[in-house]
Amino acid sequence: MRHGLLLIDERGRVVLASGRILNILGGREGVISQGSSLREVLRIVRRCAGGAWGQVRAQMWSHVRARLPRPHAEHISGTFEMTLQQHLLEVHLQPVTGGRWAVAFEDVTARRAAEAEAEAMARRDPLTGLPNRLLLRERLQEALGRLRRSREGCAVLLIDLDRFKPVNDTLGHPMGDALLKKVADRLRSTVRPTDTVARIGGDEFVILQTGVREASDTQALARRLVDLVGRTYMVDGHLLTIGASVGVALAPGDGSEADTLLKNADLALYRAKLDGRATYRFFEPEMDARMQARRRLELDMRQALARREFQLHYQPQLQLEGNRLVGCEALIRWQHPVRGTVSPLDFIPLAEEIGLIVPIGEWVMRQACRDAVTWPAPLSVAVNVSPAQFKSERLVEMVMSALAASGLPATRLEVEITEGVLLQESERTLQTLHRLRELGVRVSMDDFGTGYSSLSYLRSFPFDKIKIDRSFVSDLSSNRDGEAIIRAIAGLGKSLGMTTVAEGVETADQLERIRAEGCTDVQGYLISRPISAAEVLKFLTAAPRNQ
Ligand SMILES: Nc1nc2c(ncn2[C@@H]2O[C@@H]3COP(=O)(O)O[C@H]4[C@@H](O)[C@H](n5cnc6c(=O)[nH]c(N)nc65)O[C@@H]4COP(=O)(O)O[C@H]3[C@H]2O)c(=O)[nH]1
Repeated sequence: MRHGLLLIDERGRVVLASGRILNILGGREGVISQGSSLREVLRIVRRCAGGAWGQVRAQMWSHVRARLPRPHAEHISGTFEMTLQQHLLEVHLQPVTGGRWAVAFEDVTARRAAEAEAEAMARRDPLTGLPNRLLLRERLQEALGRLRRSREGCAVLLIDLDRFKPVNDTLGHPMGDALLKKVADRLRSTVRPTDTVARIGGDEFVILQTGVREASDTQALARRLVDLVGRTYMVDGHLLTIGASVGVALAPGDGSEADTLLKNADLALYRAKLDGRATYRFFEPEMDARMQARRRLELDMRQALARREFQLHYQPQLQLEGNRLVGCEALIRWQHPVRGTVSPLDFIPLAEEIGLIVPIGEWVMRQACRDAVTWPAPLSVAVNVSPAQFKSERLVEMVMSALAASGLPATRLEVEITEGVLLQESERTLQTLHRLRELGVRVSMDDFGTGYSSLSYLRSFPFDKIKIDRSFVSDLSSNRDGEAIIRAIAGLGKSLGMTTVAEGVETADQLERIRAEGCTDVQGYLISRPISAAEVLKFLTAAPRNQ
């Protein structure tokens, strides 16, 4: 029985005593029963408490005294806890009618132990047993408190696993879980007992390093982490390799609040990932400034569509045989009321990263089709389509809808993709490209020659056009390799039945050499800079070029 009850009358006599819990109070020292006086009860409890009496008395009186306006027990009400014979008893005092009062006991030892366990579990990651975000935060706050008192520095190392997602996706979650446990073991093995290793997200870990005297202490740990996590794992018969990117913030230099340190470690981690992953970076104040600038750009960009700040400019493309204009490439321009003209090179990468390229790209596609339908047939329009747009399921439907809404025949639309598009989920991407081709849309490979494996991509999809990157064209004047490369690509295009366009042609000399090397088309400032939609019609209908 976990409960017990004493009813005490106005003269301090026990008039009712029930419940086996009273045995705990009395134990071998005596029995609390009907007729015992309060004094007797206290004496029994005192004997039962033995050496712990001082503590028991303190527990009782801290509650009772605080509530005693007069030395009358009937005024006492409320609850307190006391520990007797390893039992934690919750004691409720309650005045009842006739000047009597009731004392109810409950043995809460097991309940409190369960509560304590649940509380401890609420601070642990169930998979690895490591502290979770909550406990990490508490430990970090403790460390920062010590820092204020003793000037003992600490460091937050935020670790993100590189290439963990493919393991989880392709080999399944049990394998991913097993791998995470191994990572946790390795992290634990490389820190001191006073440091904390926590898991705060799917594949995100944090190490709180304490007792840091110099940044080099933390640098050594960061280097060790990158090396250790990057070593091969054997999980269930599979050899797996992942990596670690680490962002580091030091206290007090990079902040003396938990939130600031975690945020700054995150900024440093972002940098480490941008710098190619499998590396560590220490926080620098410029990272914060850069991130804020990025956030402002993001906000502005989100509004730009609604505020109609985007425009399309078009750059004509010339077919060398017969000096005939064959179409234009659509190039986005952003006219911001305060920033002025923002180059696509400054906002397209961010738009891709945050997925905003999908609505922006849709606007470009629809506008380009609407403009191109006003040009004389068979002039075509080329639209850049980003890798992130290929991830969106709707790309083909969106293109069909843009064509249908504008009335532009599919054969007058061309999509330009870069190697980045083919790098991702190639099967699905190839399917999308084939579906576009089935519609009649042409597909060209942009920036050819700048990526790692441009040649192999030519085998994977029958492109209509190869656009030779302008760096090879600008090399023409200075270096003979440029000429050889252009000749090779032009030859390749010819034998594969593809058009070859040299980009960035600025001088008559470049044009002649390109013609001599066998390219079929050119695009560049020599023909025309990108011009506004209004200027395009005039340009397209003007007399044929005579370069
Ligand atoms: N030095 C030199 N440059 C020349 C010459 N001729 C053309 N250019 C520039 O070269 C870039 C050609 O576009 P890109 O390679 O597709 O490279 C584009 C493309 O990757 C991206 N971009 C532009 N518009 C869009 C768009 O609507 N959607 C997507 N996804 N990306 C776009 O931004 C990049 C830069 O665009 P822009 O700044 O407009 O820069 C354009 C164009 O203005 C020349 O003779 N000399």
